[in-house]
Amino acid sequence: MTPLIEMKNITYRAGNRSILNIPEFQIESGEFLGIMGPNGAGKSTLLKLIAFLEKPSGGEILYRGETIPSGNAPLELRRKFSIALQQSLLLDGTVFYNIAIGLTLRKVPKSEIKEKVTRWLELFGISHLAKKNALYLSGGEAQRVNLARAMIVEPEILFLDEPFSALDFPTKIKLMEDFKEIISTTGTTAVFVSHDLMEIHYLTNRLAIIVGGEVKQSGPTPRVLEHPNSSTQSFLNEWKKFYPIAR
Ligand SMILES: Nc1ncnc2c1ncn2[C@@H]1O[C@H](COP(=O)(O)OP(=O)(O)OP(=O)(O)O)[C@@H](O)[C@H]1O
Repeated sequence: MTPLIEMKNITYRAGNRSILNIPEFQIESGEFLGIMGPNGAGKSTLLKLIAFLEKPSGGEILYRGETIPSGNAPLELRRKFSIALQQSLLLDGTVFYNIAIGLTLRKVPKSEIKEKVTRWLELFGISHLAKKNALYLSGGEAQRVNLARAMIVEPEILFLDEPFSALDFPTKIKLMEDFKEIISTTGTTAVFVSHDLMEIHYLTNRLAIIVGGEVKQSGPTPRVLEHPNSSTQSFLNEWKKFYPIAR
């Protein structure tokens, strides 16, 4: 089957410095891909390239087998993607308004917006917050609104850059449980950058480890964690001290 996204000979440079060098990398429809690696490895840059938010210095990125002109992804294509970051970046307005924004921009009829927002408020367990100003939410509530806002447009790919990392542990696990259920029910393809092996282990079914701008290992998450290769071992060994799941 044609991959959803295919990267070929991708390079990304900042001045003379090589940030990423990825001969080939693919994202398959329906997978939950984790991207992990040390600080500065290039994870966020890779995410931005896959989401067509950043232009590579070289190589090509295909969407469903079609080459997308570098740095010039049409609005129609960008609207198939959603992104949720660590900071929820909510707007000054109600929670309802914030979750509706993607549909409002797409000029979806008001009755349909109301119906969909109501559904997503329920799915994320935040119906009681609908009329509250989004700037006065707790971290966990704000992240639920952020994820509902990303999911309501039914993205073909959901990009996640550390959305759970600022949450305290009980808040994080409750949200991850709900989120995992939502992702598996909707079958959404997701690409998830995280520093946290527990998050990666719980949510993802494929894992790519990036070190020094290169994908050093990728494969089913349990296999990568159980059998790290010589390039990923030292990075994963640090985690193994704390997480028996990776032993
Ligand atoms: N536009 C840019 N100009 C200069 N340097 C850049 C640019 N974009 C990224 N970098 C550098 O590229 C490297 C990779 O950055 P990136 O944010 O992708 O890493 P990361 O793996 O997500 O790191 P972290 O885990 O710390 O968030 C870093 O050293 C960063 O400073």
